[in-house]
Amino acid sequence: MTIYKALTIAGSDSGGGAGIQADLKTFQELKVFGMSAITAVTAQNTLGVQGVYPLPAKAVIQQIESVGADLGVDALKTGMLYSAEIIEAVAGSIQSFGWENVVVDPVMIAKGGASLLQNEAVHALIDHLLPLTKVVTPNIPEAEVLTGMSIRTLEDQQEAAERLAAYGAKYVVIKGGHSEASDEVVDVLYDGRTFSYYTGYRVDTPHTHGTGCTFAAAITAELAKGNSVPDAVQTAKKFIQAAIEDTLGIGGGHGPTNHWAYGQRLAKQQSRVTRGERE
Ligand SMILES: Nc1ncnc2c1ncn2[C@@H]1O[C@H](COP(=O)(O)OP(=O)(O)OP(=O)(O)O)[C@@H](O)[C@H]1O
Ligand SMILES: Cc1ncc(CO)c(N)n1
Repeated sequence: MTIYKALTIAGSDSGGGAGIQADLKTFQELKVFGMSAITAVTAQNTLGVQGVYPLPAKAVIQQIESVGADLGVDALKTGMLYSAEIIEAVAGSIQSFGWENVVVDPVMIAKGGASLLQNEAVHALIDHLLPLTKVVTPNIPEAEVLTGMSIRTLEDQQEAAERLAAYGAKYVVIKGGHSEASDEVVDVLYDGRTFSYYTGYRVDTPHTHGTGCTFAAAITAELAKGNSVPDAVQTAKKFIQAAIEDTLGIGGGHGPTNHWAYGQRLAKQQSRVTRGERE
């Protein structure tokens, strides 16, 4: 049996719904061996971020090198990178290992408003990381910061995707979670030539903590298994839709999504097929 391996380079969320914790849970659910390089430790729960403690860039590089030199990496994702120094260090490591399955979730601000990326680090992300990126997955406010344009319509999402592709990202997904549309959520994928649309119905829930991390981690896991970017985005969309719909309802604020939901649905479908075959 081939073991596919994915690395997340991101911040720790003590509450378990976002960051490294969401990524590893998602990798595990999608049958990929998960590894991590932690960039910062946050004290965080469903109510907000109570503390942010970045690690020295040297510690981040060392974790990446330990993993890369021994276990190997089929795909990686970045999440909270916090500073220009960490971004440059991560970009240097990606280049020296020659990794190509690179998913960049340009995390900037937590749901409660706490900053997870210093303002002056945005340029480092554009200059150093986007040229090495296979898939970048901004939400609408992040895409606005990266492109300098305001995004209100689907056409704006498309234009922002074109601008981000011009920075060097091979594929761009502009996620629609923050759009004003009330009945559906449309994620736009741009491959440098054409657009594809991934549409789900909008779940009316406060429990969306870590949706972006989970979605990008699912794309990464699918790329690690050798799937194409459009197929990986399709699976990620199903994974996050199930995780939001089958809510856990825990915590007093914006609760985490349900990382078990997608696997539970697949298992149910499977057992229906098996029962059908027996009958
Ligand atoms: N209420 C919702 N109902 C259905 N799908 C949603 C909802 N909110 C977000 N999504 C989906 O979840 C994924 C993440 O989108 P979103 O725009 O919320 O990311 P994000 O803001 O980066 O998340 P976070 O910062 O909480 O990690 C996308 O695929 C999006 O379509
Ligand atoms: C550590 C961490 N990464 C990313 C996010 C964005 O959801 C968060 N809230 N916390």
